[in-house]
Amino acid sequence: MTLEPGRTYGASISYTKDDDSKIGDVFTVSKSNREALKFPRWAPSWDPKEDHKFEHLKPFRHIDRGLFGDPTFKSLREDNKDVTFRKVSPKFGLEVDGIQLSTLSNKQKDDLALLVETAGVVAFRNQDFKLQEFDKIKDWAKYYGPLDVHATSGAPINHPEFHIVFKRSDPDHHLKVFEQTLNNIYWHSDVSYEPQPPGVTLFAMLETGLGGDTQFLDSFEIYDRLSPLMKKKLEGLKVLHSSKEQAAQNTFEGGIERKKAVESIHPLVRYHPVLKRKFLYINSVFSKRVLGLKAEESENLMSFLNKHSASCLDAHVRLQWDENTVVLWDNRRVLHTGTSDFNTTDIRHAFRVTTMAERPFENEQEYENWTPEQEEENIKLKDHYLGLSPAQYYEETSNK
Ligand SMILES: O=C(O)CCC(=O)C(=O)O
Ligand SMILES: [Fe+2]
Repeated sequence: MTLEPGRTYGASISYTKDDDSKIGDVFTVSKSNREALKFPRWAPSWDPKEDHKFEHLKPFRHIDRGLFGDPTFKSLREDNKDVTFRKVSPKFGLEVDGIQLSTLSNKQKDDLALLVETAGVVAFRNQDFKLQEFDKIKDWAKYYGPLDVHATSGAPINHPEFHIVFKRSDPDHHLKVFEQTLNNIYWHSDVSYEPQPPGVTLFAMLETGLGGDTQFLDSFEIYDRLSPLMKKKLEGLKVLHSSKEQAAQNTFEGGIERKKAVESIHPLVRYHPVLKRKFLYINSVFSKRVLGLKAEESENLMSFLNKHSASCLDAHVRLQWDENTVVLWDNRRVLHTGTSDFNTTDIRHAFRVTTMAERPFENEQEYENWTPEQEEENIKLKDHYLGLSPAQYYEETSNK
């Protein structure tokens, strides 16, 4: 990994030394950048008082609201006369208009969870979330699970549960993105290194010019395309997901770290407890190696799977933003990437609220048998497994 001044890691989300302006003790973007914003209260900030203030979530039992959803989505369709549902592709992605997310009842929110899980990603037009109080938006989202506090990204002051994506109106800053790379496509699943990574994820646009579509891949379809023999070979494999590089880039830039870097071991093939289907759970940003393989074996397998995903543009949609669009996706079963094709002088400003879900499971049985106590024990064994040689790993795990 190369550490470079001003290089934003993935999207424009991290602290950079350019952000040398302060409000009191809190770092934020420069006054002129703030004043240029349509929604200055959403400017990204990094509060030194939050440095190492947060812990990664302890194991918790996730009750997915999608389990209570009605597969006809009646409450969303019938209570709103003017609602329109438009498929973006036959199996994946949906656009909805005529529903105001911020006003939904709990019953409707259950249907919404199932809708997002079933479609994978849903764009809701004409939304008013960005005008709501921060606490109201957080309360709305908490219905789906505890909120992630991102270790390093910008957030509104005193509300670290929001993750701000911000591209300033500065051609020089933007051009740095392409100084060292040919493109800025980075297929990932948000914070997959967390022990219980996100499910329902909400991304709301505040301000944008043309471009900057977010692109999504359907990991069910990516898994289903594999041959039966390949599926069989992948069964039981475990992958290390890590935030260490993200943390290192942040430390290099002098940003705050709200919580320590974290590593988790997740199954390569993951089971969706609501949809009861398997999908490929690996991404090119946070997945680091396959346990029990030698370095080149792991690199080649991961490279094959990541290339397979990235080239499946026939299992893919890209959603165009406007300033009142909110997109919800199921961060388990989709990969996504930003698209850095904006005009360099345009501002792009958005926020994400990320709700945490179940510990990734390989199959239904693991899901049914899981307990938080057992998970505490597994977490204690993590470093042990990470330290084993391929031969030792095989010896210890081949009968399990
Ligand atoms: O800006 C986008 O379209 C996506 C950003 C993103 O994936 C992220 O912040 O994790
Ligand atoms: Fe993301």
